[in-house]
Parts: sequence; structure tokens; C-alpha cells
Amino acid sequence: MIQSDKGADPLSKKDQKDKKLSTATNPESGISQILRLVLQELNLFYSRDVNGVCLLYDLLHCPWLQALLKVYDSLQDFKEKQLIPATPHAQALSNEVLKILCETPKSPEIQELRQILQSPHFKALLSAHDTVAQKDFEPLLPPLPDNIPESEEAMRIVCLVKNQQPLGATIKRHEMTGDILVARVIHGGLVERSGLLYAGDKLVEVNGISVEGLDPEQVIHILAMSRGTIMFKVVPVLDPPVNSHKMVYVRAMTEYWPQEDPAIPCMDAGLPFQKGDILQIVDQNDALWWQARKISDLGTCAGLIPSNHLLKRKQREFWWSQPYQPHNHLKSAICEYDMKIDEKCVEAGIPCFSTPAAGFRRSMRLCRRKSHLSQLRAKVSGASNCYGAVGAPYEEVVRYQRHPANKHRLIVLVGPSGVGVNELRRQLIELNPNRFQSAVPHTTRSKKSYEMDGREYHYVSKETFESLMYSHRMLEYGEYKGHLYGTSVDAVQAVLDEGKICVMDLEPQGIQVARTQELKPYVIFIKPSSMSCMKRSRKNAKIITDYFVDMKFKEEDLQEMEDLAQKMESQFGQFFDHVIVNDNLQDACAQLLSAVQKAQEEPQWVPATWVSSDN
Ligand SMILES: Nc1ncnc2c1ncn2[C@@H]1O[C@H](COP(=O)(O)OP(=O)(O)OP(=O)(O)O)[C@@H](O)[C@H]1O
Repeated sequence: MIQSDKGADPLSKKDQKDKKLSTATNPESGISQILRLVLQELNLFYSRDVNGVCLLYDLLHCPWLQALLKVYDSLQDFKEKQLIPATPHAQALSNEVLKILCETPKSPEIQELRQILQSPHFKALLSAHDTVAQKDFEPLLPPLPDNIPESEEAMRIVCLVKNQQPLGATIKRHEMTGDILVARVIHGGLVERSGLLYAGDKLVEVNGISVEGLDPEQVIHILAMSRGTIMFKVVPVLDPPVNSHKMVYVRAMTEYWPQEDPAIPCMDAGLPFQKGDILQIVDQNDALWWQARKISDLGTCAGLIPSNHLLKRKQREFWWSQPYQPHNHLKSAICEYDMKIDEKCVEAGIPCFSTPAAGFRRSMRLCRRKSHLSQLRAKVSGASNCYGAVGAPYEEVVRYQRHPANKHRLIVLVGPSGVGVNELRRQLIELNPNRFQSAVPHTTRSKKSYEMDGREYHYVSKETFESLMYSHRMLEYGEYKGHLYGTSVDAVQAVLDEGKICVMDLEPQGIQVARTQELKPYVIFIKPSSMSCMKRSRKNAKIITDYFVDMKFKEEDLQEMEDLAQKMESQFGQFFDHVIVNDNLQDACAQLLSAVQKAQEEPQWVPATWVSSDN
């Protein structure tokens, strides 16, 4: 029996099973009734704020699910009524009526009725009615021969109606016996949907042609030439493979092009993907080749992708085949200008705005650009990003929606120098300073008379700074004019603890450091628009330099920005949750606001470890 009492224990598995059985037999206790009871149970957990329950609760509450279940119940009711067609012989009845009509005196009505009954459309309708009423859906199979020898292997005859789609299976020749076998059945394809052929089945005939001694290519040719119904004679595999793996979702951390992979068993069945694509893995039975779909294309049949193990191997081989390149090409050093550095002015750290705002300080930004960041980080973590990418070709992901009572997700803006990351961040914070805020950076330089500790910077000793660095509490850090600058995890947490949304900009190398369950960052890549658009929009814009005067953008700056953006995308694109092209500043700011809201309020794909460690 089902407990509907609020205080009762959740339904046991047995109760749920009993309920399922009773649904089929008792239309009164429909599935929407069960859903109501489940919701009552969940309500308990919901009020206790048990992790993940709110997601399930909201899902079960969705109007579309409720509507779908109502449709299901109605169909179930309808099935119970077992409506029987008046007669399965409508065509014969129609002929009888026609005969009678021929014998009756003619009137315009009789004339019209005869015309209707004789029209091809009406005849086709009656024929369809009779087929459905007699449940006559099976294809006609040739009769079995009478004299089948005892020793004959059990054969199965399978008829498939080929339409525009491929059949969705691959074949291979058995190395020892030379038999042609079904190598794999592609999920969502015609063969899989028919449920009649399995990987391991031995093909004996195709459309009456024996495949004995043929090459797989010749069999494919026969299939390609066939139209309409294709008949396979097969010796079924003894143990059809069962896909026991649960469906998993992964983020592709690298790209894959089947056309460029000579090792793929069937190029046409390959699924190309790019960095950052979310893939639904539907079959991991083969240790080397998995089957997957892109979540943007779930309706299509699956494609082959290299397994985690195989892709790792390919990446390693590729990595070793590349000439050595030091990875310092992002955010290149500032170009040599003809002007002299005005040390005094830069060190005075003229704020970028009239109101003191954390994280926008000139020295901090210049430090980020010139930083010895990569060298320092390499010393601390000992692993470069490229190695990281080699280590993890796929990252398991899950849908995550922040509970309104939880802290906000960190918003990370990434982009090539000068693209407008800081401008956009500033505008967003200006829109609602009570909601959005930057983290206050740390520095080892001494405080100026007009500054306040914790407002412009946290002023700390070199030892304190280094201890934060070495204990991995710095999201990024660098050196500028002999002083260390950086943003700590704690500074970000301080903003989040206030219930605000922390918006920070990061060098792309820093994304992996920020990608923790603690901060759950949502990464937005700010991308430059085309050169011609930028020449127009950045006419009066100025790029920040460590010189006295900020410089107007030169054509080389714009070109460099575009090149860097491309490099960032190709090297770090897998980490970008959203991309905004900063052409028109107002539009870009509106897009940023909307993306930030979605990140906090709508479900997003995040690494599975962020959520499982919550539990
Ligand atoms: N869409 C835009 N149209 C016109 N000007 C823009 C646009 N976006 C940014 N700018 C201007 O471009 C200049 C550089 O922008 P910003 O300082 O935000 O760059 P950044 O990405 O933060 O790089 P850096 O940190 O190296 O300065 C600023 O003067 C800014 O006002």
C-alpha cells in the first residue's frame, strides 16, 4: 500500500512496484495520482532542504510534466476501454454498398455517394482502416522450407524497410572464420529501433544473395543498391550484448574529427565534436569506441567517438609529435611604445574611476598583463594546462541549478587584453552595486595615504602573500614593479558570503584554478567583433598601458586582440560556458546581465564532482 501520510516514510521499492502493477489494472489510481503522492513525500525533504531534492521537486511540479502525465492517464483509460473496430472488413462492406447502390434508382445523393465510395482516397482510407483493425503490420515472410536438416543452425529472417536514413549498423569480417558479422548497432538507428539485429549476429544472406566469401565492402554495396524492404538471413548471436552502462553526460575537453582519424572503424558513423560540446554517451560496451550524441542533437542517431582511454592515447601521441612550444603566447607582453614610462604616475595608482572600486586598479590590471603568472603557477602546481588537457579528454558533467538559498556562482570574465572585460564588468556592477561586486585584490606594496585597507587592496606582507599562493588560496597572482598582486579565494568568498554575485576577470590560465566545487564558476568569454566593426566601435576607446597616457587603439592592437581571442578559444574554449561578442557595448552589457542571471537561476552543465561532493 502507498503511504500518503506526510509523516510517513518514503515509499519502499516494493510499494512502488505494487503501485506500478496496480496502475496497469486500476485506471482509478493513475500515474498522476502517484506523482501527487511522490510530491507529498518530497515536500518533507524539500522543507528539510535535502540536497538535490528541490531539483526533483521542481521537475515533478513542472506544468509540462503534469500535462504529459494527464495525457498518459487518458491514453491508459482509453486502452482499458478496449474499443473494438465495428468491423475489420470496411472495404468489403463498401463494395457491398456500391453493389446495392447500382441496383437502386439513381438520385443526385446516390450519385454523390457512389463517387465518394469509388474515389481512390476513400478506398485507401478503408484499406488503412482494415489493416489497422486486423493489426496486420508484420511483413510477409517467405514460407519456411519443409526439409530443414537437424544440423542446420537456427536462423532468423529479418526484414527491414529502408527509408532515407542509413540502417545504423556496421559489419566486419571475422578474422578466423571469414564470416560477416554485425560489428555494432548504432543507437537510435533503424536496426536498433527494430530490435531484430544484434552485434555478433552472423549474416548469411542479404536479399536472397549469399554473403559467404564476400568482402564487407561487397556486402555494403548490395545494401546500398537495395531499395525498400531488405531481407537478412542471420545466425543469431548466442548472447546478445546488453548495454549495462548508465547514460552519462560529458564535456569534450578536446576536439575530434572522424575524417582525420584513419583508425575509426567506420568514418561515416563517426561523431565530430568540438571543445566544450556536451555529449550524451549512450554505449560504452566497446573499450575503444563509444557511441554518443550531442545534446544539441538528441533526436538523431548516435555516432562513434573514441573512448576516454583511446582518446587519451591519441592525445599523448599527438602531444609527443608536436615540436616544443613554450606556452607563453597568451596575453603577450605590452608592445614597445616610443614613450617613456612615468614611474611616479603609475605607482601613484590613479584609480580607474572616481569612486573607489575593487579589482579595477590600474596596477593590478597591468600586473596581470605583465605577470610572471605562468612561471609562478608552474612552480606551485607543477602541471601545465596542456598536460591537464591530455589527462582528461572528457569531463563528466551533470545539470546543476543553484538553490536560491545557496551562495551565488562566481562569474568569471575572460578575454584578450583591451576587448572590454573591465568595461563590461564595471557597467554590470554600476547597474546594481547591491547585487554585483568585484573581489578586493591583495598586494604586497605599501598603502597610499588616500587608500583604505580592504577597499582598494588588502595590504599584506610578502610572507602572507606567498603563504596564500602556496596553499592554493590565490586564484591568480603576479608581480609588477617588484610587488605581488593577486586575488584570493577568500576575497571572492567574502563577496559571496554577503549574498552578492562576485564578478571577476581572470587570465584563461587561471580558470582551472577557479573551477572548484566551492566557487562553481560560470565562465563567460568576451570576444572581439570583426576587425572592421572594431575599427569603427573602438575609434575613441583607449587601451590601458603602464605609461602616463592611455593609448588609442592602433590597428596592430586590434589585430593582436583578434589573434589572442582565437588562441584563447582554441586552447581554453572547453571551459567557456558562454560567449559574448563585444561589438556594441550596450548590447554586450545586456547580454552579460542576462547570462549572469541564467547562470544563477537556470540549470547549467557543471562537472559532476561539484555536485557529488555536495552530497
Ligand atoms: N564595445 C565597445 N565599444 C567601444 N569601446 C569599447 C567597447 N568595449 C570596450 N571599449 C573600450 O575599450 C577600452 C578597453 O576596454 P577595457 O579596459 O575594458 O579592456 P580590458 O578587456 O579590460 O583589457 P585590459 O584589462 O587590458 O584593459 C576602454 O576604453 C573601453 O571603454
